[in-house]
Amino acid sequence: MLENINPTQTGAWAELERHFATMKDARMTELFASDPERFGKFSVAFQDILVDFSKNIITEGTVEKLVALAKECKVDEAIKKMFAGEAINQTENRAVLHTALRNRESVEVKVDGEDVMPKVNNVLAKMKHFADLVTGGEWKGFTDKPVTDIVNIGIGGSDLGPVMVTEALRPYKKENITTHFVSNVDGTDIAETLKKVDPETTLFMIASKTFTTQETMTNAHTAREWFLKAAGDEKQIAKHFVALSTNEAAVTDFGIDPKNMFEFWDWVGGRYSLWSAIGLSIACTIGYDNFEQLLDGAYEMDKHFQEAELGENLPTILALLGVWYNNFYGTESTAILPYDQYMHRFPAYFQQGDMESNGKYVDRGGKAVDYQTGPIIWGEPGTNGQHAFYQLIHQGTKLIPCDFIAPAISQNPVGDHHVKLLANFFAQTEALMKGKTEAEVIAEFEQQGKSEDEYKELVPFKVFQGNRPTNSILIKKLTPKTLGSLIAMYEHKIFVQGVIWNIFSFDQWGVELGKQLAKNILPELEGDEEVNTHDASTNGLINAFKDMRK
Ligand SMILES: O=P(O)(O)OC[C@H]1O[C@@H](O)[C@H](O)[C@@H](O)[C@@H]1O
Repeated sequence: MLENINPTQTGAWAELERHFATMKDARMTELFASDPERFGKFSVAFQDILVDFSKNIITEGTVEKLVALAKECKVDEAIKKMFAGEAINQTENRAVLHTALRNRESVEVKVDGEDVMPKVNNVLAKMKHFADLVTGGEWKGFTDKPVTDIVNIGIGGSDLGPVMVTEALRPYKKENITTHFVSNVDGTDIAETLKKVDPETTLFMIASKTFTTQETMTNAHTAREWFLKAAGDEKQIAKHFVALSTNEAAVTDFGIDPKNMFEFWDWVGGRYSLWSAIGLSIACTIGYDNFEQLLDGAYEMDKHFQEAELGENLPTILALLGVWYNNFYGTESTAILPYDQYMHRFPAYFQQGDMESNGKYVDRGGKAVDYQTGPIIWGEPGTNGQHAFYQLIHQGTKLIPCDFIAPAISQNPVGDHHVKLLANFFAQTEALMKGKTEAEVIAEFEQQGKSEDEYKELVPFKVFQGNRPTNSILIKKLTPKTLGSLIAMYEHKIFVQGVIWNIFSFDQWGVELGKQLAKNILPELEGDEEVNTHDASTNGLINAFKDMRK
């Protein structure tokens, strides 16, 4: 059980409020000018990852007070409880053990008195065997041809993780395998995918923790019909369909042989499941050895998270900086900006990871909170974002803390692309911090030989206030291992924030209402009768929809 501690009632919070009053007009440029050691003090190197958080509106005192808040909110105890398999997902009475899936030294982890590691390792061994057959061209379809295409059918956590990782690690892709992802219940998604593949050489992975999700089951049935039209025999399903799930009964009902089921357990949250059997599409795309490297990288970060002092602890530091802006500066969103094309789905992945985990207004005591919880997460790869939405980050009225992520070594060292990319990466965080003063704008005009009359009206538009906070996360190279560490770092950041905000980060009741109402509406969309069971807007829209289809 995690304790019910209102963070705003702690001594550290009151301290932070007082401290904020002294910090709200602080300028980062002055903080840098007054402390030549600032970069060293506010950056942490972890293996091939360097996290520089010196471009934040903080002093050493800020960090001390934030760490005191983490301590008062019992973050250290919460970390121990999570790793030990306590049922910290209290509203579902479940342990939270995605960390056991990458517990590479197989240290015992007990759930209800049973060590889960033997079954974790059994599934990993089964995944390895299967992935080796697929990538080795030995898994054959109903006409005895090797599999060339995988279609992963899943949504949310059963889609975003594998999509993000297979995209991020595309340079490690096996040449003989092409992987596709179908998630949306919009028929276009599956229809367009099926146009690209051949039933004789396609393997479908039905990825669903519950095996009841409407979108996934609808797409899975469509895939099954499409396949049977070509194969003509239900016995062939075994060669072309596997299930990644916790629900054996539903898998069997669907017609998938349980021996083609890769199991995981209710203590793996959907948005934390890429390390489990849900990662089979990853293992079959980049090879099992690379999948194992991904687990290794996450494991290294797990150890750091458990062992490093809170003030030196990367996930905790990032979490505390987020709390500082969210709860004291009143920021509403955080941008994740990878300067790596392969990481283009990384922001979307953590949009689910963070917003589904910490988008809660009820605290651990069941009461509505009177402070802000999870931020809005968004982002796009640099430099595309620079030419789209950075205007607002630089000169808008909203303060948006940003995480900039870039590899030092490119997977595609073509010409001078990478140094140009990285020049932008460094320039943006510098510009966001320094801004441009009125005097600098005027000096620039004068250098161009412009007279005061020519420039004076333009000056205010060209001033940048600066003082906009960023974290820079520089990684040596985007490898399976560094990616694993990076993902685990963000996962644990979300965890620490949830502990401090006194909410339950591992349930997602907020997605249920829409599902229930859609179930009620579905039968009403059949037939011609006018619908009048809802509010006027919903009735009006449903009836207009029916009219349009007449
Ligand atoms: O894997 P399943 O059971 O099909 O669930 C998919 C997704 O379903 C959504 O409803 C949940 O909000 C996500 O957390 C989950 O990942």
